[in-house]
Amino acid sequence: MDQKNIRNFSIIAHIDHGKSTLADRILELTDTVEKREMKDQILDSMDLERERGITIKLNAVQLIYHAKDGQDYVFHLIDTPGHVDFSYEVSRSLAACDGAVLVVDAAQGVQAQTLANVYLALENDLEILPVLNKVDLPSAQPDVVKEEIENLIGLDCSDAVEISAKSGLHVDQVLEQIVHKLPAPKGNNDAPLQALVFDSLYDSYRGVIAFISVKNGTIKPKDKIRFMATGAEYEVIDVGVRTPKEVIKSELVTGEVGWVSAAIKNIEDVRVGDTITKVEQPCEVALHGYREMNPMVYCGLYPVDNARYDDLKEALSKLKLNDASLRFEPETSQALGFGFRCGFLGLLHMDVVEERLEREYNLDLIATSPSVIYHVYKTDGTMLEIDNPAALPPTQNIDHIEEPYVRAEIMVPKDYVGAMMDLCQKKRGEYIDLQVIDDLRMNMVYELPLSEIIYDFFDKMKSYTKGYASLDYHFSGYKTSALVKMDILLNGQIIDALSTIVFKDFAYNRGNAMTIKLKDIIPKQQFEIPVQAAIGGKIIARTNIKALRKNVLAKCYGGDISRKKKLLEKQKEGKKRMKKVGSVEIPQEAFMAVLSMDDQ
Ligand SMILES: Nc1nc2c(ncn2[C@@H]2O[C@H](COP(=O)(O)OP(=O)(O)OP(=O)(O)O)[C@@H](O)[C@H]2O)c(=O)[nH]1
Repeated sequence: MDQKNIRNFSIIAHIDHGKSTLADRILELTDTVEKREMKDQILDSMDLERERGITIKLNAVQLIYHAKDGQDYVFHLIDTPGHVDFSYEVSRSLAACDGAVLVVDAAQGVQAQTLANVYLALENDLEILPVLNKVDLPSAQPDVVKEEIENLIGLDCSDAVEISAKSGLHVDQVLEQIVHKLPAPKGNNDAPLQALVFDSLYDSYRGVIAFISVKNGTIKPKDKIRFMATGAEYEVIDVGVRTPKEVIKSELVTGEVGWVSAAIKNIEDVRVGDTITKVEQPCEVALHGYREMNPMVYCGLYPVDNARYDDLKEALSKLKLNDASLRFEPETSQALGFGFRCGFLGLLHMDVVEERLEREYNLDLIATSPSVIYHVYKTDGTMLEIDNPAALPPTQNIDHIEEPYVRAEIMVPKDYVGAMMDLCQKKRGEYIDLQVIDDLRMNMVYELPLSEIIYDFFDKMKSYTKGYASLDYHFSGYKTSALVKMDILLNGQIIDALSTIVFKDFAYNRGNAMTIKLKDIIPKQQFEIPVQAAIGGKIIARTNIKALRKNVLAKCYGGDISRKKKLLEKQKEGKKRMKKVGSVEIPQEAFMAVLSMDDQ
């Protein structure tokens, strides 16, 4: 295949604007997937993605397009996630491309993530092809949205195709534009191998599979390769592409996007963002990796069954291969035993990782309430970075605490500006700016504490604006805040995994709300359990969980032992995601109670 007939591109869009649906249509039109195999959102291969209807992982497929000029073109299509938590995955897939198809919902117009993704594409020097989707909707206003794209992004929309990814209308024109408007890869096939590792996964039979974009040179079986950052060397066993089925090829040439397997058993040898070259004829410099993303949210993950600590450790290492932004290190909790402190890009990311660990690795986990990283300045002049409230030094040793702030840009219809300002104020936001986008919409700029954003800001924003607002945010710096640690006591005992760091003025309300919530969540047990919230040893809220004597065996009058066993097993089943702390059984929801509380 001639290099000038290759096109490597991504589809970028705000969440729900129709990327995955457009990808489905493109796969259909290029006969990549036979009709009988076609199911909706075929690139969303994880069960989790299908169930939630969102794209989490990027996915790369090769397809052949017979263009109207009579030639065949090889497309490598890389699907990307749209949620703000996964922008890291987006920037990785973009580094493997030369162009991007920008999908904008013709009824909703440009949204916060549309802009964020366009900036990422521009950072990677990609050619951008705007496309207007959902023109079948009665509320679609393609002309208005085109003008918006021209004004806000500066992209020429005179040729922008108006499509319905759902019905397939005009999708063929998008394919033609990909051929004529997006560039072919630039590399040199005769140069030394330079391949970017943009993703990887662990296969229990074949070891680590690396997904690569070949920027220069070629790679084939028996080649001796070196991972430039880690120095690890291997002999290639197989190379190939996904269509989306795995297809083995004799070699991958410059411009191709595919996978390489080399019996790599050591997970640490492969890093996403690294460059692969050949041992015998190495390239001089590594390719640009990507911006390292730092986790913003931390929580503890503990196996319900302590004996499965090593399994959890192995599962995290394997998952990290496929999720480069995940961080973890061992930690212990008095209440929960041995586990790991894990870092995530956001709450959705945290949720997804936890669920993947449970499903793909068959683990039962307890996750503690999420926390941001605080900078704690001690009276002795030193500074500690604390991502676990339980690790906060005693109050008398603390001079002051700083917390991370983000600069949030919220695009919102004019009618909801007042409501959003109200929400930002409640969440300790500082007003920065209010810009007019057009006759209907405004862009609000606020600085907000990250800890307030990660909790329920997203959901609240949706309900305050009937779903019409969109949000993008970036870390902006650390600021001093009046923060205190709030402990929770069950049965008179501090449960370290339930401690949180809260804004002082909110402490009484949160303490109250938290104890009431815990009272509802923790099942009644054989004895009365006092639930208390305390700050620095002072109790600020208290309630009781009444005792209950529930004997599941009461109904079986002696005799039938198998029935007794069944009942006991059933009861055990129900307890799966509970952890016995001292004499109290605490269910998983208790650790997340802090997320779903109303302060008012
Ligand atoms: N009416 C109409 N609905 C569409 C069209 N394209 C997509 N949709 C619907 O819009 C919703 C979102 O589409 P997706 O393709 O999942 O959106 P996405 O951008 O891939 O979303 P993420 O993968 O979560 O980032 C789905 O319910 C689609 O059926 C269209 O052309 N017309």
